[in-house]
Amino acid sequence: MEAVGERGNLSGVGHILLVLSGKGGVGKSTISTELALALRHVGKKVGILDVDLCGPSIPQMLKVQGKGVHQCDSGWVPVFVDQDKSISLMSIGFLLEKPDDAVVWRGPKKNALIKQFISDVTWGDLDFLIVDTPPGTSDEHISTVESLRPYKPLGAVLVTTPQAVSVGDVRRELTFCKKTGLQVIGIVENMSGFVCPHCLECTNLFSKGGGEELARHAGVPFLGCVPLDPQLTQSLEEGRDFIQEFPKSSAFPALAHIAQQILDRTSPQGS
Ligand SMILES: Nc1ncnc2c1ncn2[C@@H]1O[C@H](COP(=O)(O)OP(=O)(O)OP(=O)(O)O)[C@@H](O)[C@H]1O
Repeated sequence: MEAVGERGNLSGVGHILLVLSGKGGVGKSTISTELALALRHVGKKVGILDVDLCGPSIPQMLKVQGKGVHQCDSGWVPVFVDQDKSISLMSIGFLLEKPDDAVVWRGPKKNALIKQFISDVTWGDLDFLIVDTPPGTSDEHISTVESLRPYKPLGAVLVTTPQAVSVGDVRRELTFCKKTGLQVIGIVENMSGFVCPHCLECTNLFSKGGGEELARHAGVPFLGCVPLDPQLTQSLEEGRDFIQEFPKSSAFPALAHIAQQILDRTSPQGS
């Protein structure tokens, strides 16, 4: 990996959103990916910065794994997901020799790469830059926030599942946002019930409503619930555009609603 230097910048980026969760596996990368697709669906240009260095799953979710980033005079060019270049992605997944290579790095090396991602990637004009983070509140989060803050005010989208333990972890994320001055755009409750594709009855496999209750209690916006949806799992595995292909699925209206909430809350009138 070659350092490019302090050339790229974020001056053309409208809003930066960090997607956070206290726990692994609650659907952070899923929400980051689907929000990007849902925002593109309404005409927005979106970049995704995948700083989940040890588990970069977004290249596969968008079917661009194995692609290479290249360099131009002004820095690293992200990978474009579609022909009209409305979604671009930068991930450590593109810098590994083999997609399954493990990143076994100590904190300082990870922090250095995050800083480089932030200073050197030439994003161009974007309405939103979505930053998918690792679970928890680690060095990588502090590094990400400190490196991004000089460019723009930062918003946070917190993802939880309905169970108490995950919701408890989000409480710690809220404290992190407060301490680091991130504006909480809102909480998303993911895996919130399972809608049977045959009879359309919703079964709450886990409990339901924890995310909404936590948002009310903490005085932050609740953006919505995304149900467990087998078509969404399949789309992510196959790198298909769920928003485009499955508008009748149970998760589609939920994701579209959350994207609209984000648009409302980041518009000059909404903020
Ligand atoms: N609402 C949903 N419906 C169906 N499948 C889902 C949903 N949300 C997430 N998944 C599936 O759950 C798995 C974990 O999701 P994801 O990788 O987004 O979690 P994560 O929080 O980013 O994990 P990590 O902490 O490891 O980065 C994925 O296989 C994804 O396809």
